[in-house]
Amino acid sequence: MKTTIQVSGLSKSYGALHVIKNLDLTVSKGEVYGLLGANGAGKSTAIECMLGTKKADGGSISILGMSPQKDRRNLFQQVGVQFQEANYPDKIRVSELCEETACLYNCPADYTKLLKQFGLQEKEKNFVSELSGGQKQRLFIVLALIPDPQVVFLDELTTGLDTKARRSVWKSLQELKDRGLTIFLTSHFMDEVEELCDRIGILKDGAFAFCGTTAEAVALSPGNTLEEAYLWFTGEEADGDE
Ligand SMILES: Nc1ncnc2c1ncn2[C@@H]1O[C@H](COP(=O)(O)OP(=O)(O)OP(=O)(O)O)[C@@H](O)[C@H]1O
Repeated sequence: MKTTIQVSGLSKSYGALHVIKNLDLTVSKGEVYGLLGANGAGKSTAIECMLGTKKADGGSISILGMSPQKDRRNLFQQVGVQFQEANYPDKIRVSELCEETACLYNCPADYTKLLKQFGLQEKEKNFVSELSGGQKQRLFIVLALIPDPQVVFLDELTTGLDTKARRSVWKSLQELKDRGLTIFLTSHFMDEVEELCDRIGILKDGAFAFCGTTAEAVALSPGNTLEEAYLWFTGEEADGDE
């Protein structure tokens, strides 16, 4: 199967803190890959290094056969990104922000369709500042899909979304996956991971404690559910204080 994302020997430290240590991963076209790990495990750092928005200390990264550093302009015509905290001006309307985003791409998707797909069609004329947390989160997914990308990075995909909205986001992503979209996501919700991800990597102390399918994670752990397996691989299962 065609490789969409190839990461070899990725390392990143903040001073003395070694957040990512010699990480290797491969994601094939049309695959949904989930990068998992506790708060502070280094998921966002890994994504930012992969996208070239943070400088890695070592390793090589190829997305769609291009380097995020050297082929930035070409590559980002075909890559969508939803960050955990997005910085957009508040006094801008939803439609204006979508329009501005669409202007950056050669062949953007129809954002009115995307707003409808993500249940935001009635908010098109509202200021972004008037959206609820969950509505903003859905808008950020829409913005990530406006490039009509071949691969999309979704950091904490459905954090803050209600149950119905989460399920609707899952359905939309399944449809995009069926059309060949490659999805790289992070999530703290194991039901979501089980529903969406073909393969996962669980980060612990800067390296993978597990790589494989969710079924393999459960089979290799003493638990019966993905949540139990995740806690076992991250060594968090004994912590009862959260
Ligand atoms: N700019 C920075 N300077 C110093 N330390 C940083 C910086 N950015 C992140 N860190 C530290 O690196 C570690 C990994 O952070 P990161 O945001 O990548 O984790 P994460 O897995 O995405 O966490 P979460 O699930 O909470 O979003 C944390 O200990 C964090 O405090």
